[in-house]
Amino acid sequence: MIEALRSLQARVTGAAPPPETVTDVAEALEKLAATLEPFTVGERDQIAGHRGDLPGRGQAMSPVLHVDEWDGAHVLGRITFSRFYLGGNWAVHGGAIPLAFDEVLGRLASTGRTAARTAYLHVNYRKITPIEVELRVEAKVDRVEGRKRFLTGALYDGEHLTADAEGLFVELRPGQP
Ligand SMILES: CCCCC/C=C\C/C=C\C/C=C\C/C=C\CCCC(=O)SCCNC(=O)CCNC(=O)[C@H](O)C(C)(C)COP(=O)(O)OP(=O)(O)OC[C@H]1O[C@@H](n2cnc3c(N)ncnc32)[C@H](O)[C@@H]1OP(=O)(O)O
Repeated sequence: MIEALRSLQARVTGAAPPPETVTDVAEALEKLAATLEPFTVGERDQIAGHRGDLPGRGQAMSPVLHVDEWDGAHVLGRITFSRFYLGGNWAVHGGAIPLAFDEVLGRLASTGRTAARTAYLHVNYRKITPIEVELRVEAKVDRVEGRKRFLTGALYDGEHLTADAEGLFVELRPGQP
């Protein structure tokens, strides 16, 4: 279902169908939304974002991360931004890149440790990040100071660094949302 939704997001973004097709598609989507409505559950029980066994966690908001290496100190993986993430001139939207970094760094920050939340995320855009190209992502825990975890990440198109990030993730206290 989530994979089909991702595919739909990319198709909708890239399409300019005739008006009658737009109407048909809109009606079909409204019907699908109505089909799901009776199955609305609380956050704890929803599927989206909770499938840690799947690349992308079963969540259609951020691009799928394929993990090649992952431990408590570093991550190596691959990300492809579909057309859904297009900003302009075949470059990824500037808001989608922090989304991908927050996903990678945020998950790494909490790997094997008490959960942490993003306090800040600083992103540098070094070169255009292309759409529909498999990119390499690297991330590591740089240092830990008490509840503060400082992480860095980088995104590469081949040998070219397209963006890098530095984030502070603060360990949550018991009961902290
Ligand atoms: C959704 C994730 C939930 C948590 C993770 C759960 C499970 C993890 C496992 C798997 C997760 C799977 C997927 C997750 C994918 C991605 C994760 C993304 C994570 C996020 O996307 S999460 C949403 C965005 N995020 C927020 O919605 C945070 C809003 N915010 C707050 O909730 C508080 O603000 C908080 C908790 C950050 C700190 O608050 P606090 O009261 O606990 O602590 P306090 O303020 O005392 O700061 C302690 C020390 O950090 C320094 N400090 C704080 N903020 C700073 C800043 N901005 N700049 C420089 N230094 C800063 C202070 O200066 C002090 O430093 P010092 O101790 O040296 O004085």
